[in-house]
Amino acid sequence: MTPLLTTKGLSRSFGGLRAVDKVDFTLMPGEIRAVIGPNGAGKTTFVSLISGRIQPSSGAIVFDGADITGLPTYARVRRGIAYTFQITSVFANLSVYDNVALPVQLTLSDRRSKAELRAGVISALERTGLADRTHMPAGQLSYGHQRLLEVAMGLALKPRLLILDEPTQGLADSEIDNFIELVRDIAKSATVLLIEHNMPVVMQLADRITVFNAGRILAEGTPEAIRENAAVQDAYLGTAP
Ligand SMILES: Nc1ncnc2c1ncn2[C@@H]1O[C@H](COP(=O)(O)OP(=O)(O)OP(=O)(O)O)[C@@H](O)[C@H]1O
Repeated sequence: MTPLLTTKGLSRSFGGLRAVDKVDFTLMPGEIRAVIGPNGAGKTTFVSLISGRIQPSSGAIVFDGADITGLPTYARVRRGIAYTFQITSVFANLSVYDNVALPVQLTLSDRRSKAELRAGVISALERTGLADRTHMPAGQLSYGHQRLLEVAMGLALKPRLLILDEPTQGLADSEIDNFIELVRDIAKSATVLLIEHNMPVVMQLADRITVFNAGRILAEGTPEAIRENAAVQDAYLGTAP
């Protein structure tokens, strides 16, 4: 099987700090991959390089067989890479519906088709459990629901790769089970790359886990292998004897 995404020697420095340091990474189609690691390990910088939000200092990114290293974000979106929008990109004064309508519009074959637009928006809102909040201004949603709105906006792009950066942050425990089901549903039609600090969520969802530490990949494997990896326990889980 051909990988959906690979990075080769991917690096990004900020001044003297190597936030991402010569990372070789492979993601297979259909996977749910979790990226974990201590604060400052380089996880957000790594996925920002993949989405095109920031440019690498060196190295290459290949998506679906094509080198996308030099492509701007919108061109990557068009190829099927969606990165859950930062909360600041939820338009607080627009309704939940209109926030999702913006990305749906990018995917329409006929931009004037109101019916197609509505179907796309409702589908993304139903999948994320926000359908009963359609007309609320997004700014009035709880923080957790704003995170779900970001997921809906990402889903609306019908991505092949959906990158979720700490999506459960701010969700209540009762909402986390629904979120786990949502990601499983998303994974039927897309590959998922998930940065997540909530270890029970990671352990339940991930097919494989990549552990970052100090800008590098410290370990990679199944949830069981990662749980038992002594270096990971030492660096991250803090449970080494
Ligand atoms: N724009 C920037 N300018 C300068 N330094 C940065 C910038 N973005 C990130 N860094 C630094 O790069 C390192 C990696 O940061 P990054 O946000 O990628 O880590 P992270 O693993 O996502 O952390 P967290 O789990 O806290 O979100 C950190 O030391 C951070 O301070």
